[in-house]
Amino acid sequence: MQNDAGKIVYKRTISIMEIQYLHSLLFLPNRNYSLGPFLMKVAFPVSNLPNVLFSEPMNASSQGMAKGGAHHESSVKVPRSLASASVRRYQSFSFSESSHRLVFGVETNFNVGREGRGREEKLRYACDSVLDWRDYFDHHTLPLSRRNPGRWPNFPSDYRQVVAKYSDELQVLAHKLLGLISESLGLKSRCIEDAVGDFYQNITISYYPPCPQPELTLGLQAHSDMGAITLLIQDDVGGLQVLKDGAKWVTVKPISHAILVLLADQTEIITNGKYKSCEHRAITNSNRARLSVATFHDPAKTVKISPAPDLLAETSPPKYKGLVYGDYVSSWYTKGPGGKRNLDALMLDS
Ligand SMILES: O=C(O)CCC(=O)C(=O)O
Ligand SMILES: [Fe+2]
Repeated sequence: MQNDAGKIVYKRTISIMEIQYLHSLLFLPNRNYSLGPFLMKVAFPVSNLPNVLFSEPMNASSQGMAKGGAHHESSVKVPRSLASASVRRYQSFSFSESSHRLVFGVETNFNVGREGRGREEKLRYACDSVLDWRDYFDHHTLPLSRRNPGRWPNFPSDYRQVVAKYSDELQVLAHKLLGLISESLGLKSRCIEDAVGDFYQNITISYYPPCPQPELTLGLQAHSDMGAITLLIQDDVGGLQVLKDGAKWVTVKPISHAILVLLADQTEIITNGKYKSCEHRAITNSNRARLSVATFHDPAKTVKISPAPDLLAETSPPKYKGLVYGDYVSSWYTKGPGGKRNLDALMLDS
């Protein structure tokens, strides 16, 4: 597309639709998450993922990164403010701190949709016997009617302000990204956003303790996220893997100050499969605890999701059954993630 100064340009080397496993690491040039210009960067060499969105003009340093080179903090301005600062804040909120467990813990039995701290339960999914090696803390952040910072930790003292600001900033970013995805498909820029409606945003901090026998378990079993778009930051330990070509698990190299964009199931449905949701999992290691912060942007439970009519024609029929998002969530929790089986169950024969 156009290459005016500061304008986003889509590089469609093969087909932009193939942003399906990793999607990208997103570097943002300034603190207020303006996207003009910005650079999306993949965590493995770009030849494996030729269809990312790039800003133009590319400068020397970003070209280096696009080839899979190291990220040089001095040459690319990325927001220190929230992404990494948040990880540090969360780190200082210790998951092993028993007082916080007592104050913020969710009850022993996992309770779907419950805010607060939780631990995976073996019986959480009726037909899965996988025990995830993970503790987590969930914040309900949007819409504002769900946001009650009083339910969040208050240590360190600015924790609640940081989470609230992070929530606001990432909402803006999620909107921009969905807008870009819509435009890349020739849709009105608000098409996907309108289909999703007001975001239900949750921020989940996952804590993976060191595991004495990492080969026997997973930090988080294979799944794709249910909603529309997930923005994830991880610390330097690493352990997130994405499924490439439906066959090979690829570890996402942690890059400081980067936000990883994971497309989720509803975006796959709305784009009628032109963008795929990303199947991912977290592995454990025996030495170091790991932290990640996932910010999920989902439709309200009452929203009906179906392929965008503007993408349908006689030659491109709908590939997915329409659904009420809340039903999808219920079914997901009943059956368990099982990779992408919940989405697969909605596929229509073509
Ligand atoms: O910890 C990670 O890197 C992944 C977390 C995740 O996939 C999730 O919470 O849905
Ligand atoms: Fe996930």
